[in-house]
Amino acid sequence: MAVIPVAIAGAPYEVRIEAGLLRRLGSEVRPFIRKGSVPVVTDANVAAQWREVVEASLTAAGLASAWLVLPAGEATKSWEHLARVVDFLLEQEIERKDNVIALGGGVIGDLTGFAASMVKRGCGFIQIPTTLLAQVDSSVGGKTAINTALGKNLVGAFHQPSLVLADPDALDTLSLRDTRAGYAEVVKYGLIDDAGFFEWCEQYGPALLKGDPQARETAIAKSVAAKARIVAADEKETAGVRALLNLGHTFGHALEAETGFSDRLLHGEGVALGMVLAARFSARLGLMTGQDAQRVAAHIGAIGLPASLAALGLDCDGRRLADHMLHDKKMDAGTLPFLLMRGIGQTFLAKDVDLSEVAAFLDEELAA
Ligand SMILES: NC(=O)c1ccc[n+]([C@@H]2O[C@H](COP(=O)([O-])OP(=O)(O)OC[C@H]3O[C@@H](n4cnc5c(N)ncnc54)[C@H](O)[C@@H]3O)[C@@H](O)[C@H]2O)c1
Ligand SMILES: O=C(O)C(=O)C[C@@H](O)[C@H](O)[C@H](O)COP(=O)(O)O
Ligand SMILES: [Zn+2]
Repeated sequence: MAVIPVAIAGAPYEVRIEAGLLRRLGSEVRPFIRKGSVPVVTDANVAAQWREVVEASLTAAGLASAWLVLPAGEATKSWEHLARVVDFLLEQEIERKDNVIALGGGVIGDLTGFAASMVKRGCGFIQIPTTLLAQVDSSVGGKTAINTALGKNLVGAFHQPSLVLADPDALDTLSLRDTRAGYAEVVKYGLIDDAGFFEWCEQYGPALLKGDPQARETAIAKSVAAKARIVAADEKETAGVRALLNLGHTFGHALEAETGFSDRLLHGEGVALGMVLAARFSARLGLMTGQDAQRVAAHIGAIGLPASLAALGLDCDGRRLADHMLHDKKMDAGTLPFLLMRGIGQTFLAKDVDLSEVAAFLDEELAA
């Protein structure tokens, strides 16, 4: 088993990665559960594939479980479902030192973690990520949130989990589309500060998508180690380090908002296209070579992720997309710091980007 420590000051925890972990998770979580029963929040797709296995494993470890099964999809990160999770935890009489299990992708993890941050002013939660995206990114680092009509993740909290258990075998039942979407966040770590890992992605990304066990485990462990290092250095995104994890997200979140947080564009797909746009915008500004920007687009496209804004067929202009960005949480005194690249593996936070230039760039990309 790979064990990666997340050294957050005052709230350290482990990410444990091993094939088959879901089948024996009862013994892993047992020391974290103080009662004879544990609440579990999941979604309908995950329940259909994995509830029986998880429930049996908990039972074998002497734990009963109470389940809240929510609808699948991004729309579940909402006020309505947040209230449902909060009420469920209160009905279960969860105490501050208890843990609720979040079993699912980033939607279930973000929502359950946010509910845990507010119930009784904070109780514990265990992340059991079942998508590639959640295993490489969302289950680690304690960003929890819901979306609102105005934008992505606009209401949330930093609240660290007590434990993260990632079973690569859980990905056997994940759709190719969701696997690709999660892969975008893997590529992100290469583009941020690890050109060697981007090369690894170019070589082994296709095998990872086909379910190659070695490629999966390498991608998960490398990604978690990168994320653990970054969030331990800057837990609350105040030092300009954690913001690097937002590469592609300013464009991506604007596109998610424009497409109504629906399955028209998944989060990972928005991030993939957002990273292509960040590369192309960096090249336009003369920061990155056109060849490097093309290399980013070529890899994203080869994987089957969206690499062209025009191909999305949006009915809007660049100004409208730039307006969505005004809700970005990085906004600072009216300006929007932007993640740009000087090359592959050389991402930096630019503080002097003019949003009207972004809008003009997006008009060109929409028409390309
Ligand atoms: N907190 C963070 O740091 C962070 C990081 C990245 C993304 N996110 C958030 O994560 C969300 C996206 O996460 P996601 O891509 O995991 O989406 P998701 O949770 O919606 O899961 C994707 C789909 O896969 C299904 N699914 C999950 N596990 C499955 C399995 N093992 N087998 C079959 N189907 C399965 C789900 O039901 C859903 O339909 C977004 O809301 C994004 O904002 C948060
Ligand atoms: O953990 C982080 O920090 C990230 O930025 C990871 C992102 O992949 C993730 O999508 C995150 O939820 C975005 O955060 P936001 O603050 O831009 O909403
Ligand atoms: Zn993301």
